[in-house]
Amino acid sequence: METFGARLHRAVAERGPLCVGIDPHPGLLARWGLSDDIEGLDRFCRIVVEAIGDRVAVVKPQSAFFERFGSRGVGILESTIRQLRNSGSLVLLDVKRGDIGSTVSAYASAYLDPSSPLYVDAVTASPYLGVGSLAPMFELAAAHGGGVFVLALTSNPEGAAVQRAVGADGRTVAQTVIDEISQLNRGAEPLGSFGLVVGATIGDTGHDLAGVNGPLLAPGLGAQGATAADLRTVFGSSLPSVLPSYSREVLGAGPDQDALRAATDRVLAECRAALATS
Ligand SMILES: O=c1ccn([C@@H]2O[C@H](COP(=O)(O)O)[C@@H](O)[C@H]2O)c(=O)[nH]1
Repeated sequence: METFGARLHRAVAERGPLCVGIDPHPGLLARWGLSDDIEGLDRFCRIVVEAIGDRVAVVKPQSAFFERFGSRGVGILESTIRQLRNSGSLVLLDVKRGDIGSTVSAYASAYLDPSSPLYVDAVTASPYLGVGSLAPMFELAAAHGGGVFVLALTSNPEGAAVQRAVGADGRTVAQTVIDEISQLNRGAEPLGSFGLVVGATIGDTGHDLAGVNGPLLAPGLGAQGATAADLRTVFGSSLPSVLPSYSREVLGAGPDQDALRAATDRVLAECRAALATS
């Protein structure tokens, strides 16, 4: 079985370093001339998948925008995941789950067990009940070639108060998360399956990402103000592991599918240039 890290490494080599989010904000539905209901949600997702599913390495549906429509919204999430898998992109579900270990085990079954209707390639997870509480997710991901991206230094300004708090051993909360994920990825080739979320907006925080050996998902680009040029400041020598992520910056070009493709190609070109290490 091929690991998620290996599958992601190959997808990025073939399609380029880019994750595009599917975030059907009410305002975007309106701008696209779609109704803020289940039919509008379904149409929005189909347009995005048809336009870019066969050209980006990773697509990241944001679960909140589906959950707000209840069970029918989750049904659209399930069908969107199926369409994305058929289009050849990896699916990263942004759902930021975290709880005590026995409950995390159920979340793991929901997203990382291939028999689940919500089965995806990888999920985002919150470490604030302790990185160790996410062990059932790490184990099920490893068993089925899946991945987990753990929040470390998020793109929102409020995150710093918690994430940069310093513990008794002198490390920040974020650095302990980084170090624990680094341990999980030790020796993995070509890339570990356990990633971190590090916002492109945060500047140079002095955190040490050198030993992660896993993907670094970088949201915050475009609508939140960061540019591809900021990636070098945030990630330094870890640039080759960065997976830049854009949602509204690309989605704002819709509903015209050529315009969505052009926006995708534009941000991918910017990221390729920014990530070039020489
Ligand atoms: O630190 C984080 C973690 C996750 N996100 C999510 O990424 C997208 C960003 O959307 P944009 O439209 O590109 O701003 C969204 O789904 C967030 O929930 C993040 O922004 N920052």
